[in-house]
Amino acid sequence: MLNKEPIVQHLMKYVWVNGKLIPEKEATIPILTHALHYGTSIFEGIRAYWNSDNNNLYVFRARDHYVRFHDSAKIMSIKVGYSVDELIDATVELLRANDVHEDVYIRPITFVSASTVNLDIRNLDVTTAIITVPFGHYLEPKGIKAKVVSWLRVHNSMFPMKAKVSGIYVNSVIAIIDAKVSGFDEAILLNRDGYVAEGSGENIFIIKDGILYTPPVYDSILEGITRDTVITIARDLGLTVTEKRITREELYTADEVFFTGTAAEVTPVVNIDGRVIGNGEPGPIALKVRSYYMDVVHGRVSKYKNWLTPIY
Ligand SMILES: CCC[C@H](NCc1c(COP(=O)(O)O)cnc(C)c1O)C(=O)O
Repeated sequence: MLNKEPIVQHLMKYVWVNGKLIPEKEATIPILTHALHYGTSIFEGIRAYWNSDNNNLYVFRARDHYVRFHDSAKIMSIKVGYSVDELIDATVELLRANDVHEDVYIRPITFVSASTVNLDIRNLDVTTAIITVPFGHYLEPKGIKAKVVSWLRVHNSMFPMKAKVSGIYVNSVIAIIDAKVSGFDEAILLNRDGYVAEGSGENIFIIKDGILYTPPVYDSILEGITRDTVITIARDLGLTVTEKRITREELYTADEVFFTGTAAEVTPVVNIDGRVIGNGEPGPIALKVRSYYMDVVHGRVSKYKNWLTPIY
């Protein structure tokens, strides 16, 4: 179901908190929770897709997400308290307990739960939780308009961009506001060197003369798992994919542009800063990559079954 705005329709019956399934109404936090005040939490965005052909639910690349989750925690000196395998098992247990038979978004988070103003978080109490919400499209799959905003992507010399830290999303929040107040659907952020970094919540690809280009991981971007998936499956489709620095004007003259992300999946961008991209419709390569991606995440491509964790 397409949400006009990407809203959380409702949480589900249970939330997993520090090893226990608790009713979602009881999953509350004290007003002095450190992470609420300072953004000191690390999180993941994972999707599970319902496959109505064989009546099963598949979590996509759970292991890769939880490895990145642990990397984020290590960078931030936060202790998750649960191994990758324990978190995968917890996710399966939670999805079964919530009796999920639809596409859902899974939000694991480890946050500094201590009630203190102290900024040195190394020995403070943390809480690990996993939340599931029904989730449709995050962006319009028929194509969106994006604005190159005036706020730059934080540089990896200023902030650990490889880590998915809650606090960094203020950069994304002010960027998307800048785009939306100007009538666009999403923001594209340049890095401090003036090269294209990514969207507010997505990585970005351009296509020129049949070749896919995407910014290198050292250009102040989150190293996206969907970005990695698309690079892999695009090559299956016989496409050449090159990681290279992209300039703002290369966005305008591209034949096609698309975003990738767990929430965004593969979303064509058909207009940037008022410049029509290609013919103003989703490009043929973007549509082909999106279609193949949706087959892969729904478990319809046996070659990539290892990326899927079945729930039932
Ligand atoms: C609001 C944040 C949503 C979150 N964004 C994911 C995300 C990505 C894509 O990473 P991946 O392909 O691993 O998902 C890239 N870049 C940023 C800044 C992101 O927040 C998501 O779940 O898609």
